[in-house]
Amino acid sequence: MTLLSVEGLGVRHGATEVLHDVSLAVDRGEIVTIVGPNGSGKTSLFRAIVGAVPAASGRIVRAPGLVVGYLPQRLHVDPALPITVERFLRLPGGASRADVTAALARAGVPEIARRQMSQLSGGQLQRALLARALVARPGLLLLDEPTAGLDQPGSAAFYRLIEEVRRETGCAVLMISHELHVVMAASDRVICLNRHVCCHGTPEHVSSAPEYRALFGTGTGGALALYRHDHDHHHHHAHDHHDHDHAHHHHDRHAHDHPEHEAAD
Ligand SMILES: Nc1ncnc2c1ncn2[C@@H]1O[C@H](COP(=O)(O)OP(=O)(O)OP(=O)(O)O)[C@@H](O)[C@H]1O
Repeated sequence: MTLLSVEGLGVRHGATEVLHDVSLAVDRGEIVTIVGPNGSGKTSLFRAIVGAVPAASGRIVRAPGLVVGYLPQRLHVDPALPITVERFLRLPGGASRADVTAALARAGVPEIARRQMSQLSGGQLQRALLARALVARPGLLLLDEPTAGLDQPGSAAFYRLIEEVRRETGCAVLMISHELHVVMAASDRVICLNRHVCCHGTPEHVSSAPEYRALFGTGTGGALALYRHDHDHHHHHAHDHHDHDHAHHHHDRHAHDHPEHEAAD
């Protein structure tokens, strides 16, 4: 069942068209990752989805009653303004203390409720922002570079948490990331965006797609080489086991609804 459908979306900032004819859909419970170079329109896409910028063309259709939780890329909290995590989480919609407590627990940081926002570590802040996006019990979470500023183990832990949240709440996740190699394990599908959808499919498909490599070839060459090394390593030493897992994984999570090797343009 489709929660969100973006159809032929165009977005303009002044005279510049930053998104052109973008189409994508997110189904219930899916984790979909958007990758793309700086300035490729990823944040603009999210802002259009939440209604913060208008669609110049095309349309965005949400399932009736869908609640969207949004973790923005940047947060403007005045460090001079004292505010506890709990108050910060209760502010937007006047959430109850119980809802805030539950959201912090779900985000893995029940202990920070009374802490000052300005005193959180990078990882705690991202979890506080995740908790804030979870307070309204969203059916779809939009996460704009949720691990910006975290080191690689911190990022990996955050993505495991996202999977856990998906498992426990059943919410779908649409997230933006620069770290395809890190999110691969946590993503059902990947969409590579550069003003338009360059390619999309399973993480494995996108990471080896020529369109993706043309954009990221040198930038993440080392990380991708590392991934491929792991991949080859499995094949070499545990061929049967790996193949079995791989096929099973695909069957369960992708095969029914999502063609694996679509590539547009
Ligand atoms: N409010 C705005 N007014 C004018 N131009 C904007 C505005 N917001 C974004 N842009 C421009 O639109 C283009 C896309 O920006 P956007 O933030 O969507 O890209 P992004 O893929 O999220 O980038 P990054 O990876 O650097 O965060 C950029 O060229 C940016 O300068």
